[in-house]
Amino acid sequence: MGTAVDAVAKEANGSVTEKKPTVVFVLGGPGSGKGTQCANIVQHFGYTHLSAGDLLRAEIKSGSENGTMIQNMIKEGKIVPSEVTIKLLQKAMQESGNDKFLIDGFPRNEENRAAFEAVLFQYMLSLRVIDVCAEIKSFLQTKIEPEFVLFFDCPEEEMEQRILSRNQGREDDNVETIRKRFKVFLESSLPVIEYYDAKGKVRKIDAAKPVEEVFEAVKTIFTPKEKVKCHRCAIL
Ligand SMILES: Nc1ncnc2c1ncn2[C@@H]1O[C@H](COP(=O)(O)OP(=O)(O)O)[C@@H](O)[C@H]1O
Ligand SMILES: Nc1ccn([C@@H]2O[C@H](COP(=O)(O)OP(=O)(O)O)[C@@H](O)[C@H]2O)c(=O)n1
Ligand SMILES: [Mg+2]
Repeated sequence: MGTAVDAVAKEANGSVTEKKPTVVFVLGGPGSGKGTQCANIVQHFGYTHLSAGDLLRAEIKSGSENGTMIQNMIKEGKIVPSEVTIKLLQKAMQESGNDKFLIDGFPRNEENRAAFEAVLFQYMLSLRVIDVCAEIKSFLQTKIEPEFVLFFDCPEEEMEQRILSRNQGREDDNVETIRKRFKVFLESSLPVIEYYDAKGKVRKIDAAKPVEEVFEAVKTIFTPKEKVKCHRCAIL
């Protein structure tokens, strides 16, 4: 996402009729504090918080046909196929009525990332945020990206301690599954963070500090920067 998308859409005789949705991915290892900080961000900055893990757990509880498969994947610390998770995210985005989203715990691998960018584009089309010809569509398809990626960086020992005292009755919060989740994070999720880092999109936060201190750092990132104008700009 970015101004390029708007510019190209306008140039291509398209129309920009509504505000584009703002998407911030919230990533970090299991137990790094994603959910905790998202709750704070919602209160201060008006985003809708969508946790992929929470949506998957709700899907199990709802008795859906995918429930058993999702439950088994979560127990093993594995990543659920993108189409399942994305459908849940998409539905939640549409039902929210908001246009600012914190997407927590997603994308967790390359497949998640690529699939979501394609869906976000479809979503924008469905809102008629952009309306363009087929060639421009395929060009834009590659350009849909989050506003930025919030990355909670935390040592494994600290994350493990936090998960073991989380007390939410989660089937995956045990030492055996935690180890598997750490491995999946290093092998599959970190490369996604590196992908966005190479595009200058990652805002890394030291998440090993107390909750309040972490949130101070988060606030700095979400607070719009005041533009300092030089004398010439101020006149223009
Ligand atoms: N900065 C922090 N310092 C200490 N404990 C924390 C901190 N942030 C979160 N926690 C606690 O650690 C556990 C995991 O946090 P959570 O927000 O669920 O992380 P994640 O969503 O990344 O797995 C929770 O019990 C939470 O209360
Ligand atoms: N994009 C995602 C997010 C979570 N999940 C599954 O849900 C589990 C819990 O995710 P979570 O985000 O709630 O976990 P935390 O990082 O908050 O501890 C993961 O270990 C995966 O099994 C997934 O398959 N795909
Ligand atoms: Mg969480």
